[in-house]
Amino acid sequence: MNEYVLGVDLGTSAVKVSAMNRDGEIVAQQSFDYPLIQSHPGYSEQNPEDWVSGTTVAIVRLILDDHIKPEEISGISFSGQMHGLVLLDANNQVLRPAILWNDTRTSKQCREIEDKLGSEFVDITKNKPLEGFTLPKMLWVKENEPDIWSQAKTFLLPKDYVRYRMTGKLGMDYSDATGTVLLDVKDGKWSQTICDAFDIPMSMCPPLMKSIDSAGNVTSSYAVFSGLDTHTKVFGGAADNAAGAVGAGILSPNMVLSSIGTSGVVLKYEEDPTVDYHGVLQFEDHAIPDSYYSMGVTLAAGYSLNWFKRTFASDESFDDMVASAADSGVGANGLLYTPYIVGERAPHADADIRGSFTGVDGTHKKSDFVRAVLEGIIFSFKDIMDIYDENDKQFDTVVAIGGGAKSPLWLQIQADIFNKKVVSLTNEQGPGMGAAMIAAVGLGWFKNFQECAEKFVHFGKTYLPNPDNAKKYDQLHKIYAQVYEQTKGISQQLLAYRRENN
Ligand SMILES: Nc1ncnc2c1ncn2[C@@H]1O[C@H](COP(=O)(O)OP(=O)(O)O)[C@@H](O)[C@H]1O
Ligand SMILES: O=C(CO)[C@@H](O)[C@H](O)COP(=O)(O)O
Repeated sequence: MNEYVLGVDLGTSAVKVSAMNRDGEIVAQQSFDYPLIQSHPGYSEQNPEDWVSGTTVAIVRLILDDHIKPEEISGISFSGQMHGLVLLDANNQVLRPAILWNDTRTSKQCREIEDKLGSEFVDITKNKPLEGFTLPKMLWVKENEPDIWSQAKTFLLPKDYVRYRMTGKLGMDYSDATGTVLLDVKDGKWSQTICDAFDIPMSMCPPLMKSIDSAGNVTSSYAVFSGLDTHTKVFGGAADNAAGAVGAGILSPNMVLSSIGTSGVVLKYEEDPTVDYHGVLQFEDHAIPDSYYSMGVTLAAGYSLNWFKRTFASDESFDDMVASAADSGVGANGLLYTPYIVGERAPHADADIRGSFTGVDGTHKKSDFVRAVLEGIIFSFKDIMDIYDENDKQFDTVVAIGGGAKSPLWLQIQADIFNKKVVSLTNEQGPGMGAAMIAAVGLGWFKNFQECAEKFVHFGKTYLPNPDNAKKYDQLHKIYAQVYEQTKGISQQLLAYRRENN
C-alpha cells in the first residue's frame, strides 16, 4: 500500500495542497485561488470560509482527479500565511472577516503598545509592534468594533482555523504564535504581562503546540465534507516562512532563504536565541523544536508584480510578461521601482510610505517597467541582506522559493543583485514541502527534519552572479536606497489627500 502526507500551503493568493510519498516525491498537487478584500486604503481581509472551502476542494480533487486513496493519506500538516486575526465567538463561529498580515490600519494601536510597554515589549516578544502583527489588530477591533469584541472568546491564525475545522480542536503552534506578539518567547507561554496591559483575557489565547505535535484526527464530519478518512492524523504545522525554510532545507546558518510569494521574505536560521536586530528584523520560533529564525519582510513582492500585471498587462501570461524584462537591460534603462505599494515593513517599518517609479523617460517601454518592478523587489531584499552583513552574519547560499522562483530570469537577477549563489528547488513550493515534512516527521517517518530533508529537499539549478551585472547593481542599489527618505514626505501628503477624498 502507498502512504502519503498532504502539505497544505495556505497562502494569500491561493491554497496549494501537495501529496508526497515516503520517498519525498510530489505525486500530485492541487490549488484553489481566493480573493483579497481591500475596502479602504491599507485594509486587507479574507473570508476564513474561503480558506476552508478552497482547501477542501483541493483535497477532493487530489482524491477524485489524482486518485490518491483516502486510506493512503496518513498525515496532514500546514504552512500558513502569518499574523491574520480570526476571531471566534463562544460557539467557535467566525465573528468578522480575518484581518491579514498586509493590513496596515493599526498604526495608532502600534503607538499605544509602544507607549505603554516600550522596550519591555521587545524583550518579551523579540519583536517591535508592527501593523501586520496580530495584537494591534485585536486592539483595533476592541476600539472600533466593541460589539464584535464583546462576543470574541478565542483568536486564531489562518491555518489554525482550517486545522480547527478538520479536527474540531483549537490550537496554535509556536512558530505562528511568535508572530502574534502575545507570546513570551523565552518562556514559551502566552504573556500575562501583555494580556494584562491591554485587557485581553488569557482565555482568548488558544492552547500552544509544537509544529510536529498531533492535533488529533480528521473528524467524521470533515471526512464526509472532504472525502478524507478519519484515521488521518493532523499535525500542528507552521508559519509559512518557518515551513518554507524547512522545505527549502534552511537548517543551518550558512544558508539564507529568499521567498517571493505575495510578500517577500529574506530569512536566516538563527542558532543564538539572544541575537538582537533591535526589532528591525522579525525574530520567530521555528518549526524545528527549540530553534529560531530571523527575517525581513517586503510587504508587496509578488503582490507588486500582480498589481502591475492586473493594471497594465492583464492580457499577458505571467511567464510572458516576466520574460519580456529580458528585452530591457540591467537597471531597466535607468528606471527604478520601489515596492512600497501597501506600505513597508523592513527595513523601513512605515505604513504610510508608497511606491514609486523614478527616472521615467520618454523612451521607456513596457519591458523596462516590468524589469524595474522585478529589480525593485530584489533591491528591497538586498536592503535586508545588508542588515545581515552589517551584523557580521556569514552565509554563502541563497535558496529561492515561492511563485517568483518560477522565473529563471528573476532568479538570475537575484544572484546578480545579491552577488551570491542562488539555488532553486526542483519544485518552487517550499512552504507546501515544509508542511508535508512536518507531517512526515510528526508521523515518525523520520527521526528529525535533517533526516527528512535528505529525502525530501531537492535543489534545482544554481545561478551564479555575473560580475559585470553585480557591479552595476551595486551602483544602482545605492541610488535605490535613497528613494525611501526622499519620497517619505511626499507619500504622507498624498496618503492624507486620499484619506480626505475617499
Ligand atoms: N510565472 C511566474 N514568474 C514569476 N513570478 C510569478 C509567476 N507566476 C506567479 N508569480 C508570482 O508569484 C506570486 C505568488 O506566489 P505564491 O508563493 O504562490 O504566493 P502566496 O503563497 O502568497 O499565495 C504572485 O504574486 C506572482 O507575482
Ligand atoms: O507577514 C508575513 C511574515 O511576517 C508574510 O510573509 C505572510 O506570512 C504572508 O505570506 P505569503 O502569502 O506571501 O507567503
